[in-house]
Amino acid sequence: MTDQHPRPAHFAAPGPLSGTVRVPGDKSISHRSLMLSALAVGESKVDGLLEGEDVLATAAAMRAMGADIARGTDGRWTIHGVGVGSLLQPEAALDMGNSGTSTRLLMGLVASHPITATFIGDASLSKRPMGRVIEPLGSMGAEFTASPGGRLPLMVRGLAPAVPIEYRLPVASAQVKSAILLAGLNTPGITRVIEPVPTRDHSERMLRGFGAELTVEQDGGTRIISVRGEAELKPQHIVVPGDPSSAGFPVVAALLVPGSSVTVENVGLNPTRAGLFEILKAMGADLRFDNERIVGGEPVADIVVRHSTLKGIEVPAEIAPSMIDEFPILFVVAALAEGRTVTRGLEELRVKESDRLATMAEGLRAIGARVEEREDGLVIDGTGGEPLAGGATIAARLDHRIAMSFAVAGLVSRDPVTIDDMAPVATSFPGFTDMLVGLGAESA
Ligand SMILES: O=C(O)C1=C[C@@H](OP(=O)(O)O)[C@@H](O)[C@H](O)C1
Ligand SMILES: C=C(OP(=O)(O)O)C(=O)O
Repeated sequence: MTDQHPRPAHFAAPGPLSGTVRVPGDKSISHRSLMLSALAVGESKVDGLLEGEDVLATAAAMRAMGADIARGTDGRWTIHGVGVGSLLQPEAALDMGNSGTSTRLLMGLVASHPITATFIGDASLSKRPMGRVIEPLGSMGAEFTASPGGRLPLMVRGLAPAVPIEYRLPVASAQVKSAILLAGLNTPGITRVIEPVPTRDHSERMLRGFGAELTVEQDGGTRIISVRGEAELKPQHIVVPGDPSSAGFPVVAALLVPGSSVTVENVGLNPTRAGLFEILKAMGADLRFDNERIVGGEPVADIVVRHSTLKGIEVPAEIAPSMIDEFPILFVVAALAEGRTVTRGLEELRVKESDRLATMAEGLRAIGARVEEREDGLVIDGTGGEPLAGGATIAARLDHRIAMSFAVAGLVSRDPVTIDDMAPVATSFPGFTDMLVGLGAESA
């Protein structure tokens, strides 16, 4: 999984894109399905699981801690859980690959179990900050030995019983929130997270679905989430909707390539995730939601999108958490829109799989876009629909979303845009290239 051979590629659109596609299952929900099923007593079933490397890293880790996880020939996953409090000591280091979500959420699980686990990852993950979870989990009683700067490789020695805490999130992070809530599952009493800025709420929805006692109080914009520990989780049947973060790529490709008309079916549209589509509409996108329904407790729809003339926009900082992974592809939209797009409040993008502000600014400039990089966002002056120059090789820096964003940029560039390595795309979107080619793009 880690450190494969680089796979360079370039993409082009000889004509309009058209057709109906589905994207793989939601990555956040897939991770949580495996983790919570592994903590339930009995057999859970999961349909539509994302079979990407990040989620497979979570599956391997849960197996190493005692869960029995298997994939049926029909694509349905079955999980026999061990029960909250009964995770086993893993025998070897847990390889988290490229996945921040796996690492931070599993650190939470280990923190309140009487086990010790070592976490390792690839070059990208090994640069990402873990202090944000070490601090609260440490105050619950877990002990950590981390590499300098609170990074991987690191070892967690859990404490059982752990000490319940009330913790106000200093950064808007669903991963930190979830790590604490998961640690709270095996902690006597009430563990409470105060969230001044709402972030994706899949953990809350799913913990409730699995039978945990969890409440959410709203105090103005602030959310107070409380979970009662020593929980007993009941096995579930989960249907994972398509990932809105993955859907962003074909949606934007259709908006930018003249004459295109594309439908992306079965996309999860939880309001804490759907910010990109709101911003695209505000920029003038011809985009509609068809067949709106609820699947597995999450709102889902088919997105129907046509090529559109787009206008630059000031993206309000408050919307950032609901589209935090979509900024790389939004920056590509901005580079083709008419006028100026301003983004702010995006410091968190600097600690993702790569520094997404620096990597996008550098790559977009290399293919002819006008970009100013600020500490907390990018300012982009678009071409007004004219193709970008292209003709450069982009360093994807082990970041799947950078690789996919420049694949889409290549569709609207005069000269080829080469992505130095498409291999990381397998972390979140296996089948990405086939999907684009199926819509009429070319890839070599
Ligand atoms: O909880 C999750 O599943 C995720 C939370 C976000 O990270 P942060 O919590 O670091 O913002 C997001 O970027 C990541 O892709 C998935
Ligand atoms: C930031 C992401 O994931 P993670 O933090 O799980 O590596 C992402 O998928 O864009």
